[in-house]
Amino acid sequence: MQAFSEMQSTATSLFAAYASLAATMMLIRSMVNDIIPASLQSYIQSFLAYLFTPISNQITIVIDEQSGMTRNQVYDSAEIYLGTKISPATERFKVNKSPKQKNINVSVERDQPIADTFRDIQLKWRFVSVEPQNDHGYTPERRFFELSFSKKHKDAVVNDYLPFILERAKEIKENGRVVKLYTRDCPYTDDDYGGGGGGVWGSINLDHPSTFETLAMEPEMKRAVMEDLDRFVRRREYYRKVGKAWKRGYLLYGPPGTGKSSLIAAMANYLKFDIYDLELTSLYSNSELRRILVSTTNRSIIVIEDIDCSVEMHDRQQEHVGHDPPTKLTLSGLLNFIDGLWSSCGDERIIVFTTNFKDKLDPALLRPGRMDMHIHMSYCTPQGFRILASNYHGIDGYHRLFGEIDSLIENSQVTPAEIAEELMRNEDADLALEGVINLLKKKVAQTAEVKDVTCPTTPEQNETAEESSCVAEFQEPKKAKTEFVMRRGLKTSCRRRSNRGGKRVF
Ligand SMILES: Nc1ncnc2c1ncn2[C@@H]1O[C@H](COP(=O)(O)OP(=O)(O)OP(=O)(O)O)[C@@H](O)[C@H]1O
Ligand SMILES: [Mg+2]
Repeated sequence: MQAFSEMQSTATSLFAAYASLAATMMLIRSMVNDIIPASLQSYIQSFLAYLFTPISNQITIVIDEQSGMTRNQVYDSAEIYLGTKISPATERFKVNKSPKQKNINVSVERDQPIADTFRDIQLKWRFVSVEPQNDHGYTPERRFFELSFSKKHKDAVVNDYLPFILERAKEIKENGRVVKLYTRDCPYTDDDYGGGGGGVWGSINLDHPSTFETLAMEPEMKRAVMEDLDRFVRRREYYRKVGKAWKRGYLLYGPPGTGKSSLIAAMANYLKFDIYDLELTSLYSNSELRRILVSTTNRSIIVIEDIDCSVEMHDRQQEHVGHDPPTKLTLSGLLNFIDGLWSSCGDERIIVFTTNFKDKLDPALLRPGRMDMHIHMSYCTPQGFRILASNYHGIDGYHRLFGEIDSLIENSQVTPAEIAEELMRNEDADLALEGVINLLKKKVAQTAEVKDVTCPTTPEQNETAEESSCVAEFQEPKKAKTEFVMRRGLKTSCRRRSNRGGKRVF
């Protein structure tokens, strides 16, 4: 009973103390309001609130959108990362997608709390957006994230959690990312996550459906290319250790329509690397070349198509334009230049040259160590045909016409592009395959005819003879090449060539 009355009197005195404290606070506040200028009042009031607020074990990190004049990378990464943390507990969130974007982006809505756990640390995120206060002139809203957690985890959050978010955001970006095709004559740039941009390059999303699965190519060669790419991206440390620039060069050669450009697109889609389509014919000086090469980004594929024509054409242009002094750009000069660039800047770069005529190339390009892999894209084989039949008509197993097609393919020179075109002519698989048989029969007859006239014994000789006659007739290599392509019956390829002014392929 006595204990109870003691507790009662303690509670009464505590209450009295609290009441007198509150009264003092009120008094101070009213004095503050009376005596102190308005400008200082809010400062003093927030200081008093700070003094009398119970001590919290929570701490909050503020992550602003801007970091000085540039964007804050932690903010951008948090935005991407938190898009994956939206749970059923979230009441509101935002989605957006521009026509050029592949996926829908999900992001957090203002003031919605998002919970996360990292190594048993409980974290709470909040996205805050503050409207500008003054009406004079344009002031953008201030946007930031608040990240709250227990104080004792401060080091773990700053040293481990935030770097983890940067890394995760990078992965998410890579996975959901649309591969871009950069060209110099494209006036605009699409970017899924803002920022980016290619300097002197414009970009469009590379909407090329080609993948290694859909590519008709010898299986061993396909496997070798994929393994080579895998090894290349894995070996950052190795390249650093041996002191070599982290780059890889591929030379793709073979007749028109055999899938060189398709292979480049498949490589880009496989690695999620952007493509820079470098048109040498539009370049007039070394400094221009330097400027555009320096402005390409890492994790990219630089493509120089038809390298045999590009350099010749450039030299001719120089003579005509008569720049002073003439900056003759030779292939070996270009290669040395690129070597210098790789060793001074740039990581994870791939360079691809394509040509229809490997034997016409400057020996500098073929020198050992220059192009790491030479890939011969050749006429269609029965195995290649199976892939095309599966791509275009979903025929994955046996078909009664395959036997006849196989033997015709083995006795003719037909490109995957020609077969693809024939397969697309008819929606009915049987009729399409019959169309392929007719095409192949014509091809076999043509091959026999050419053999009778020129008597070459191998496909390569055959092709060279045919091409030389074009060169003799047309003098100019470009026209001769187009004529050669036409004579091979590759009308689609010609059309593409003329549409792209000779070079653009993707
Ligand atoms: N190996 C292949 N596998 C699958 N499709 C192919 C292959 N080769 C060609 N095609 C089809 O033919 C079209 C043209 O091929 P592509 O542009 O890749 O040939 P290319 O070798 O680059 O020709 P060019 O020397 O004229 O540039 C492709 O879009 C594709 O539809
Ligand atoms: Mg091509």
